Amino acid sequence: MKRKIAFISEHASPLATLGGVDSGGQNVYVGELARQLADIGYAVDIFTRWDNPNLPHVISWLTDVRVIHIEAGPTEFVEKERLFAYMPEFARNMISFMIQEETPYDLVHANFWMSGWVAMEVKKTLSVPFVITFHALGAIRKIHQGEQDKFPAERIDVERLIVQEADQVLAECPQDVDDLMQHYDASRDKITLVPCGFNPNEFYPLDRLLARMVLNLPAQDHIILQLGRMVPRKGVDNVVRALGRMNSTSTTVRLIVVGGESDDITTECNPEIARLQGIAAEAGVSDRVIFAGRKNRDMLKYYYAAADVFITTPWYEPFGITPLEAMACGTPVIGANVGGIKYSVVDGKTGYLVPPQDPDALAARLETLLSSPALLEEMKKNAILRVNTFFTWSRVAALAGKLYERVLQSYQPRELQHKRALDLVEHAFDQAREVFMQSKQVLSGPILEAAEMITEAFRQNKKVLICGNGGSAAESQHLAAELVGRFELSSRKALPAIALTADSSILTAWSNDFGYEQVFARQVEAIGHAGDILFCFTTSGQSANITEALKTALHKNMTCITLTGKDGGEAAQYAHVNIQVPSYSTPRIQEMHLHILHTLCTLIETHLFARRKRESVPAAVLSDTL
Ligand SMILES: O=C(CO)[C@@H](O)[C@H](O)[C@H](O)[C@H](O)COP(=O)(O)O
Ligand SMILES: [Zn+2]
Repeated sequence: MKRKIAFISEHASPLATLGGVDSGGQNVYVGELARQLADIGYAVDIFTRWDNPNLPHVISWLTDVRVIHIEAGPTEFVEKERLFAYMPEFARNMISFMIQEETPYDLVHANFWMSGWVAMEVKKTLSVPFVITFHALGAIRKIHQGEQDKFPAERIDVERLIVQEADQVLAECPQDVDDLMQHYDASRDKITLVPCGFNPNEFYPLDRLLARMVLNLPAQDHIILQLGRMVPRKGVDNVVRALGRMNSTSTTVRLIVVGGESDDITTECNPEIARLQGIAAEAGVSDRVIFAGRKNRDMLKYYYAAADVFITTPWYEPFGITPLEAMACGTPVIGANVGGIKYSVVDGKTGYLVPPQDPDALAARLETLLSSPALLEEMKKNAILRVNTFFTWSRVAALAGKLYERVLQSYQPRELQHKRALDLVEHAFDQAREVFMQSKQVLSGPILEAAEMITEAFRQNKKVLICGNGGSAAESQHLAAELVGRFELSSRKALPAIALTADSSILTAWSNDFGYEQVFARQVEAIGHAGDILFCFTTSGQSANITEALKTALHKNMTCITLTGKDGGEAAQYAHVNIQVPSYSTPRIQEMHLHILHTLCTLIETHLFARRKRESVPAAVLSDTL
């Protein structure tokens, strides 16, 4: 079955690009990525705010791509800066749509911070994992826009929370990776670099003269192009000023500015154009700046191809799709050395990078490029190759698809994780109960026998040497402590027991100099006497240092007691009494060993100090004799 992905793009619908109008990068991103994902086998639903009453609730846009309009606030255009208040309603309505779907969604891909907020709600309610492409980060925007930033103050905190809750964050360029880590404390492994792309069927090299003919532009002049949204941060004024700073050449240099609030380029409709016209007049270049207004998307390739150089010098740019489109049409780019532009444009190869808001630097690079047809030609080739290798939407979709699979593979919804954890806990209890019950059946005899042997040894003034590895080393010390100290009696005589695991100097020296196998045997040889007990804890019965110790003990006529499990191993063969827990699970065997250790202590204390009352007997009435 196809993976079903829910895109959320609360303010940017892919349908906005259908009218031919070049809307923001996010509309293009969402539409193109969905289209390409469908091509490689995903089913994508794009959830976007219902902002036009003439549109139906659900539109089957392409094969396997639907656009779902979600009611949230008035069914009309609302500036994105005022949309956050409607996101709870968006989340509620989106969740009820998702619940009613026959096939469940596998993953949510949120776009922009408000969609990220919705994605968190969806994850909380339906346990669907989510990834996010922020497209722009509030913290970075704040640095550059300051007071002009009209988004709600909580944006940055919400983004920070999203970074924590998201299963993966898609960064669009290396700068985005750095920003996420530096301003949002994102860990590097939460971030995957997935750039933006362009569509090679839409943007491809065209003959320059033909393009100029189509647009009715002069064939002989140098043409530089600025294309994109007309907002101050895009630095269009910088390009106008640079034109004024260029040294005059025999060929006329013209700047074409494409973009604006509407197709109508009157200044009443476009206050930004009015401002730029003022700057052009100041710079003395009014006659060489052409404001072309907003253009249909299918016309953009002619503008890119008609230009000798494409310019984009914003103050900052999360990614910037226009440089890709220009390069795809074979036009070198001079871009600001910021954000995604410094990733897509390779300085000196596919164009140049310049500081933003520096018209002199831009003018100098323009002069270099326009004066060298050979350089322009080489950069053109490099540009076409670079964008077609790294930045097609199909490659972007392949990267995104890989990322989705990675997230889905590692994702276990919280409920499932909890259920699995609970199962594990209950299973451990059940297993332990089982081992206890079976041990009761088969171990009571050997336990009594071992207790008798130890008691008798103590009566003969003999001692107990105890050993084991790992957890069993801890039990060895545990048993020694109970015997030397006291167990259930409030006071009694000390019993001679030594854990052979406790002297780190002996252990390290002997294992370091002669090998680990003899560490216990050596100690048995040193302090063991005939009649003493060697008490070994080993779950497998196969630890060589234990079997060596047993052999030495037998040699010295000591009594050997083993606490084992599994099949008893080699150790069982050397034991006078082997208490073999009927289980093959090391931890369950160890737990049983601890229980048996305590039972042995109870028995030994009872045998040796039968007249003493447990716990309640005051120390003063107890004598120090056996
Ligand atoms: O506590 C545990 C496992 O629960 C471990 O430390 C475990 O005791 C060690 O792996 C031992 O080396 C196992 O030795 P043995 O019980 O097979 O003689
Ligand atoms: Zn353990």
